[in-house]
Amino acid sequence: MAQRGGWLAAATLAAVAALTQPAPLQRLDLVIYDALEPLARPGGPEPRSAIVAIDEASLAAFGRWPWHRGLHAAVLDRLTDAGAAAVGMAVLFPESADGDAALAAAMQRAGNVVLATAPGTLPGGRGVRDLLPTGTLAEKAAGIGHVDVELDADSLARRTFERAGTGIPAWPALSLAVLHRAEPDGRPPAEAAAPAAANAASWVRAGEMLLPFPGRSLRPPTYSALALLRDAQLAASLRGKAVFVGTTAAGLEAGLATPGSRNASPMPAVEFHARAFDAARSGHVYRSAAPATAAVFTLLMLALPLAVHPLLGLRGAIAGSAFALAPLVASGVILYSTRVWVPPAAATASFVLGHLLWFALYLKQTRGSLLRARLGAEATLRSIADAVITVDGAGRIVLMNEVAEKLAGIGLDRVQGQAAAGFLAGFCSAATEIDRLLADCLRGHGTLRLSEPLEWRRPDGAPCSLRVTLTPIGDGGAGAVLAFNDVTETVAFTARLLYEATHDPLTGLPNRTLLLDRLRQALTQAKRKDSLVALLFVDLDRFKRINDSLGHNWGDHVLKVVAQRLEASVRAGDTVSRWGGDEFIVLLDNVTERNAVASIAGKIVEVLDREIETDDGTSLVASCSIGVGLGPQDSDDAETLLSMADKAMYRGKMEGGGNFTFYAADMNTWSRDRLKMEGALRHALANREFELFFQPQVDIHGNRLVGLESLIRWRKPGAGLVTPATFIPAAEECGVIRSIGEWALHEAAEQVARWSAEGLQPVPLAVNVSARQCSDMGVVEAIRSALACSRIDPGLLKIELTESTTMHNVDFVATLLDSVNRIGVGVAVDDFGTGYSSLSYLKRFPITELKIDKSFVGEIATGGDDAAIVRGTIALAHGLEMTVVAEGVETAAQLEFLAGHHCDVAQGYFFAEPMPASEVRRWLLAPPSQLARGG
Ligand SMILES: Nc1nc2c(ncn2[C@@H]2O[C@H](COP(=O)(O)O[C@H]3[C@@H](O)[C@H](n4cnc5c(=O)[nH]c(N)nc54)O[C@@H]3COP(=O)(O)O)[C@@H](O)[C@H]2O)c(=O)[nH]1
Repeated sequence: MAQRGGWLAAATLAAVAALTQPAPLQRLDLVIYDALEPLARPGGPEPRSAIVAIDEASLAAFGRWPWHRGLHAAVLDRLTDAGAAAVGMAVLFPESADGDAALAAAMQRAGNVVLATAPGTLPGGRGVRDLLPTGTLAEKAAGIGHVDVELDADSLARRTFERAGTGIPAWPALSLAVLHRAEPDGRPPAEAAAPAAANAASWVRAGEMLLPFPGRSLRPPTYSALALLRDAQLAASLRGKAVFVGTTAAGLEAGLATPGSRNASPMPAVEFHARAFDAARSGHVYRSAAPATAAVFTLLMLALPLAVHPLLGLRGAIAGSAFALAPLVASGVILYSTRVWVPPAAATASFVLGHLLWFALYLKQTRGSLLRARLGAEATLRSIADAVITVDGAGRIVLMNEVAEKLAGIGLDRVQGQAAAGFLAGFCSAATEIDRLLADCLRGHGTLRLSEPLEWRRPDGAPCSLRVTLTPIGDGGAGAVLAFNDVTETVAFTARLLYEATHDPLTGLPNRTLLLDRLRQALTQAKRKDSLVALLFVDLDRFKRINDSLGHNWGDHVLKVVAQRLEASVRAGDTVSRWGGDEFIVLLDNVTERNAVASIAGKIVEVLDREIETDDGTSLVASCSIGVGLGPQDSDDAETLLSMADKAMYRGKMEGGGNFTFYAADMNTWSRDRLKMEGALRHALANREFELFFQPQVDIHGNRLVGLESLIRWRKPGAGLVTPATFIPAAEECGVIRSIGEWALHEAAEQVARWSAEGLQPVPLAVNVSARQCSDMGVVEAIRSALACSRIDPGLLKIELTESTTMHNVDFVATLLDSVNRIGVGVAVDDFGTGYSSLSYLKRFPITELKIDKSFVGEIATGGDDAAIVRGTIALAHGLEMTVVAEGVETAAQLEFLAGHHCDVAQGYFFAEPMPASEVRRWLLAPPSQLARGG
């Protein structure tokens, strides 16, 4: 504010100086006045004045100057005779001379002659005095008028004064005095006001009269005194005119330079007064404005830009420069409308001064803002964490902040002026790309960014990742700013997230997402190269049991070992991934032939079949089933190929597992049927469409009912009774067998309970349990649950497992059967003889009963191998203290053979076919003698 006040004071002083030292501005004002005045002047009436010139011709005719005053008297007489309205003698008669009496007499005759006075110098230069006509002449004059004319700063005559005189302005102007005589009803010359302190030694003026100077066409007519005296006719044209008599001859009259005479000869003083007369008569006289008015106008124009420009802004202020013409226009308008002359130069100069002052202030403020912006930018550069390098339009380093210096381990002073690209090449491999971007940036392509984070080597060799942004300065021509944002942590975090999103946390193997991505790429490549992609779907055969029985830590250990073994079995370029649970996918890329795939699949089966040990010395085997899909041969679609490999794996597993299986087209149909059947079976279960039939088991020697076997039937709506051979294998394949098996166990136990409740004496009831049910301990839980619900004696329940089920997974089955045995439920081995039982294993199992398969029983009566097998089986079972049941007994001969060889129990159509529960009641009531078929 203080600075601003200083500027204002300076401006005011300058304005005051302009007003108080006005010479240069006055000259300018006069030029403006001369230009404006003709525009403000209305076309005036014809001059009423005329001039009688004492010219060279008159001098030549009447002798040298000053003339004898009688000659003046002659001129006056001629004018009087002509009828002139008034005569102004623009000739001084301060001293007496010959002919004064004649002149006085002529003046008296005329009665309308005005004589002239002017300031004269007192002897010795002691002041001024009025050069008045001599007393004789003054006495006869109609009036006295001064002929004082003020010369302006440019030495031109534009003004005179209404009154002037020594000490007091006693004398009217000659023109006004003549006007008063010529037109007595016109305005009389103002009376002289006595000045407050009259100074007798100075010439004083009052009532400024600024005069117009019309062109030559309105010039008062001029007549030579000689011609006037010689030609009476000529004098007649002066009738009614105001005639001014004065010298015009060169040598007598220097003349007055006026705006109208600038390019011609000076104007004779007599003409000046004649024109003043015409101007005063027509009212075309101007006055200068009071100095105070001009000062206020000037100060207003000074204040205008200072007050208004801040509101307009820079562009408005520039446009506002046109206001500099305002004083000029205002002066012209005022002059035209009020005939007051307000000099505009000082006001214009003030406006320009104010304008410049505002610009100076504006520039100062702008400079201050720029300085502050620069300081702010420098502080920002110092405080931000980004490294910043500024380059010029040629890509040379201009500036580096401290972060950039640290990043490069080098100071700005050593690299200033270097090409940025060359400098960057020492720290990263993307310098060429940055250089290309920089060139684009400098060409005005706007802000650009390096697509990937820049890998930068710090001076100590440590790598870091930088996100590089190039921003042009202005449109780029002035240079650019390269900002390096350290994104090392973000990049590392992103990489970790990406790794976690694409890898299995337990094994570290690629997960589904990554596998699918690679598989798609591999298939695309294989199609192009005409090679093969092999997809191996690896499923561990016993993993669930390992997890359930040995715990998750063991399970995790097994999965890790499997992962390592799988990776060790393939090439580095191949992908081993964990698909989920105990499923792994191996992607063999760029394979040329099927045999090679078979070889690798075989190798995997073999390495996974090896024992896995833990730290405590425990070991187990996690064999696997592998399904193989070949792309693009089987399919070039990743998901489809995966599904094919899955089907192949499942088919292999159904066929016993522990091997690899290539996908074949029929697996699709098989799979679809399986899905359909699964749906139907689940529906049947929910819809209670299953029911149990029962087949009696008869003690051969006592001929009494000693047991029953439950056999499931599906009473399918619209299809009648469906036998288990039709749907049990499908139920086993799709896993629904677990639910069906649970239902059968519950239903069998409930049926025994119902028979007991009816007062019947129940016998042990055998329930078939499939191999799939024995893959975990679920069946034990189902037995417990069935017994708990029915509350029957566990001894009344038996389970039947096929020989192959018991032998498939001996250790686990032994554990499972032990659990069953501990509950008190019996165990029978079904279809004995069809498999390859190891006797030692049989001995380990808590088996209570062996059932000889009906395929051996059919031919026993005729002798041969079957008879021998049956005999051997009976002996073996008895040796292991098991009961022997012969299945499929259809004839008395068969029964007789079995009885003869000490078989314990017989079951078959010879006694009864499987029957509904309602019919079993008869068997439970019947005495032993009635048990034979048809009995
Ligand atoms: N998991 C489960 N499996 C079950 C269940 N119920 C039955 N099954 C299995 O289905 C197989 C076929 O049973 P089914 O069609 O009922 O056949 C049984 C008898 O009808 C038949 N049989 C009995 N006596 C004779 C005969 O003298 N001649 C002859 N040709 N067939 C005869 O044998 C089948 C019983 O055999 P087995 O089970 O080996 O004792 C059946 O084999 C079961 O595996 C179930 O609930 N769960």
